[in-house]
Amino acid sequence: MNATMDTPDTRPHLWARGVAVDFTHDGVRNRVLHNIALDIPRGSFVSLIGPSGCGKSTLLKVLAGLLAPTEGEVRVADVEPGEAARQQRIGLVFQEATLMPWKNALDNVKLLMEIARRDLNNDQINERAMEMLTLVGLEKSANKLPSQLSGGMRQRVSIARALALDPEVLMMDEPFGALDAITREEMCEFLLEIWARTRKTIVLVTHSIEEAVFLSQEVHVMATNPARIIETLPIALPLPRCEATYALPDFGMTAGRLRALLKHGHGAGAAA
Ligand SMILES: Nc1ncnc2c1ncn2[C@@H]1O[C@H](COP(=O)(O)OP(=O)(O)OP(=O)(O)O)[C@@H](O)[C@H]1O
Repeated sequence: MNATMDTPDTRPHLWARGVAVDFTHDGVRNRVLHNIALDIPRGSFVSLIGPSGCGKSTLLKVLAGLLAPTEGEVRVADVEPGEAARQQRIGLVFQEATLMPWKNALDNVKLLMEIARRDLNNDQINERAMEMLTLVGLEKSANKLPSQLSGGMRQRVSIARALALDPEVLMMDEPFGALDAITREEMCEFLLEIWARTRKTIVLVTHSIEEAVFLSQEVHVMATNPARIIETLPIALPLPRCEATYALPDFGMTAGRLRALLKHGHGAGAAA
């Protein structure tokens, strides 16, 4: 079925059914992910949260086509994730910005385009890279090396680099994990602005309850041993969200509910 202007596409942008991942070490097979089912709507912002080591990054790798599941099926825009990745429909951002230290911000943003967009000439690549740096508020820092940028600025460059290929889905694994608390909050507000402007589907792995509640429309809560999704929590906080959002009674209540779910999923242990 094709969606038209009259019939909006309501199919999930990403979905997973019966996904399991086993890792074998010294001949011993260990089930890391168990029977994962997920539906992620197009244009939504969703988070995966769960205790350390429960398999969040492994699930993100499966969704990104970096790891084939042992069992189950995954689709990104109706194709297998590996194919979606080859078609440059998936952008990735990791905890470390992984920028080339000898290249300035502009050249780092150009890097993937130079490899993947042979249809664009140098001027076009330059123009698009500047556009992306402007989108992330770094147009004045285009000539700076990564060592001359703060951690938050480096992460903005890596987001610009991922967006330069115009992916449909942005997948982020603890992108602000290495930043201090205030920079982290600023980056969350910045990320929501980017999401509002680009309307990409964003999938975020995080340990932070506050980050998940502030950013997401839906939070998938994972439990451990083996990792599974124990609940999908809709976040009904109004958009746009800003510093005042943290003070809303609904914010505190939702964060409390998420904390309780994480504690439950973690057994007797503490939440994130
Ligand atoms: N390539 C691998 N080979 C064997 N075991 C692995 C591999 N990758 C991950 N694991 C194991 O799978 C489990 C889940 O790891 P994963 O990194 O997905 O968890 P996580 O929830 O993202 O953790 P954290 O929050 O600490 O980053 C861990 O026990 C980890 O040791």
